[in-house]
Amino acid sequence: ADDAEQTIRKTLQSLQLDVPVESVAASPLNGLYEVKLKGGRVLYASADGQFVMQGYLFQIQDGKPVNLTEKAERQAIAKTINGIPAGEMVVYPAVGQAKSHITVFTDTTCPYCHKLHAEVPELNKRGIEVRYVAFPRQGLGSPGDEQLQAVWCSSDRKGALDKMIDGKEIKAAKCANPVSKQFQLGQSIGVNGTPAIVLENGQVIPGYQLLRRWPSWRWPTSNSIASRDLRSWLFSRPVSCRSFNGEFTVKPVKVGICGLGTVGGGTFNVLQRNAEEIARRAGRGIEVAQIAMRSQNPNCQITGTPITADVFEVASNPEIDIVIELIGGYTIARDLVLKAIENGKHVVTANKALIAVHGNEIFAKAREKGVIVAFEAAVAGGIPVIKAIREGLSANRINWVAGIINGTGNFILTEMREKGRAFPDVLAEAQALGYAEADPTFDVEGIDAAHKLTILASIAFGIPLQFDKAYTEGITKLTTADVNYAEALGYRIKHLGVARSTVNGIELRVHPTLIPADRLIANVNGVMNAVMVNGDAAGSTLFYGAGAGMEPTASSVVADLVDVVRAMTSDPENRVPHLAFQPDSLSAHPILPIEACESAYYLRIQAKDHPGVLAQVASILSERGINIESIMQKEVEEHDGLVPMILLTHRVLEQRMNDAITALEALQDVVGNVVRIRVEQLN
Ligand SMILES: NC(=O)c1ccc[n+]([C@@H]2O[C@H](COP(=O)([O-])OP(=O)(O)OC[C@H]3O[C@@H](n4cnc5c(N)ncnc54)[C@H](O)[C@@H]3O)[C@@H](O)[C@H]2O)c1
Ligand SMILES: N[C@@H](CCO)C(=O)O
Repeated sequence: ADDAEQTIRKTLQSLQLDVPVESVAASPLNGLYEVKLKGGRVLYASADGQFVMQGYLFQIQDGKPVNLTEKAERQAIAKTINGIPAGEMVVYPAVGQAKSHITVFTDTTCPYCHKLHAEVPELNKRGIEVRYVAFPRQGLGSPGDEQLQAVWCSSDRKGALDKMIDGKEIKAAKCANPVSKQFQLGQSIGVNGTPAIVLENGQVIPGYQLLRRWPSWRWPTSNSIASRDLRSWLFSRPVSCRSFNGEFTVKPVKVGICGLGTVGGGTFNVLQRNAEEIARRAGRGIEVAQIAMRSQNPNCQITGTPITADVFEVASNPEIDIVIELIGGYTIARDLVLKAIENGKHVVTANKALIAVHGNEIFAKAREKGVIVAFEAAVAGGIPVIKAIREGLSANRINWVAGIINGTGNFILTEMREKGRAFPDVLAEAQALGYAEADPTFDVEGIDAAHKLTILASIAFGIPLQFDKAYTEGITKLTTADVNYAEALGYRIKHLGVARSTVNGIELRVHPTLIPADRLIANVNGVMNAVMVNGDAAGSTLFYGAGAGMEPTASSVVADLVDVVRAMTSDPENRVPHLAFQPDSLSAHPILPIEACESAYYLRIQAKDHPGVLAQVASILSERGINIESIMQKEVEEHDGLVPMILLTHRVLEQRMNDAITALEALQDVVGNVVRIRVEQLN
């Protein structure tokens, strides 16, 4: 190894590289030596010194490539830069406690250095100390060199730098100064233009950066030393004053809206109204470049946006980066989304039916193509519950999720309970308000809630979407009598979706449910939705907000757009997975049939007013191991002479309860069907 070191040093000396070799050591790649140059940069050479390489050396560690070159260079550059004595720099300290610092190679004749300088007070306010070092980009003896020496020779360097950048003349006697030393130091770490920013960790960022990108600065590797030859990499003449805009060209992202109904119209309006705020968040403007619609939406004023009647035109429009699917349904919507993905476009959708039924296929295709399919608006309208579970609760093993996840149904139940309004009348109002699905039976029969619950269960437990296995029961058979008896027992009836992880499998069920009236979720009324999530670390959390409607839903659609815009330039492998868990880590934990689910029950039995009926009922239940929690027996109802008997039971398997109900209905004194409503304590 010593021989190799000597040989390599000799070869490099013969090349007359002006940057001294600091060390030569064997690299992890057999036969390859790592040469560290003064300042921090790294080369590679063969043992006989006949081959010299510059470029990145990656080592595969735990299946992932680790850039050894960049790692070594950053460490060494950080050491070099952070070792410059403070007295040799012009320092603009952070306001208050410094969080970090940047070292900026500057030239007062460079306009982009002026731009950066204007942002220094804001950086300081954000806790970033700015340390200037001199880098006369056109070389020693250039006008920049003269100006920089004048600054460094001033008694008040900061004041002199500010003045110089302001175009004012400054006078300073010549003095011994570090300008040429800093110029050489800059070259030794690869600086060849101004401004050049070196982060605390040694990362060198060439060119002017937009302040708003701080602290997540990224720049493409194509800008790296890898694309240049060895000599030009080491000795490229520093002449440029530049703005770095390769990746940050602030062109708006173009989106196409498919379907301009309730949600499409809301999305268009929110994008127009809050355009500036949204662009500040996304980092780029979001421009609606095309709309596919069948008819005008009176709530929208469209001027200048191209319109088509064909949604597939949007999916094939080369200008469009993101397709927003808001037409609803499973058939055309599926074809549209798959087409958009095929064409490399990201997709935002509010379509829970589509995701619940075809999501597995859609996400697989999206993964293959490296695009994002975002669907926050598909569950609970304006509540960002997908993001909360997928990202905010990612530390937790989730035990259960329970939610009021259909706005129309909750609106109907609330109006019926509070105002005694008739079911069809309230449903018609929900439709007029734009809450209901195209086919409102989806709302009132629990299908829409089951779509949403399917999605929630997948992201909560890391299982594939399995809508066909969800148990669904609607609100159409609920009677005012049961609503009132529930109230008398201290409960409220809500149409609830429950997904629970048990040792045997996952319960996935939507049905009317008695909830203790003092729970927050029992008091979620009207079109509002609420989703409770119980995790092993966070405990129970509750997410509340408008579950349907034009702008609440648009809020989620636009939030997804912002997320997609932020993530679209990122490595697809490093994005948040569609279903929260990595696709190859989804679990095969089965969905339980309803008979294998467990819950407590409310039972209403209509019995003849004969002695001993209660004893018979109690014995049927106890024979099956079903514990009664409470019994309420009402007066004989005058018109039919029947006694309503209301029972609350402890938790029991549904199968066992089915068996008990069959036996109860077979009793001579029991008339008609036994009403059964499940009870959840949600604690
Ligand atoms: N309304 C809500 O509160 C709400 C909330 C969350 C999610 N969603 C979902 O959002 C989607 C849209 O719902 P909406 O309430 O806006 O429905 P909507 O009926 O008001 O709007 C759908 C629009 O798409 C148009 N359309 C349908 N097929 C089309 C096609 N092939 N080409 C062009 N235009 C077409 C229709 O003409 C209509 O204007 C659905 O998937 C729905 O489940 C709705
Ligand atoms: N029809 C749905 C729209 C929101 O998904 C509801 O009423 O909740």
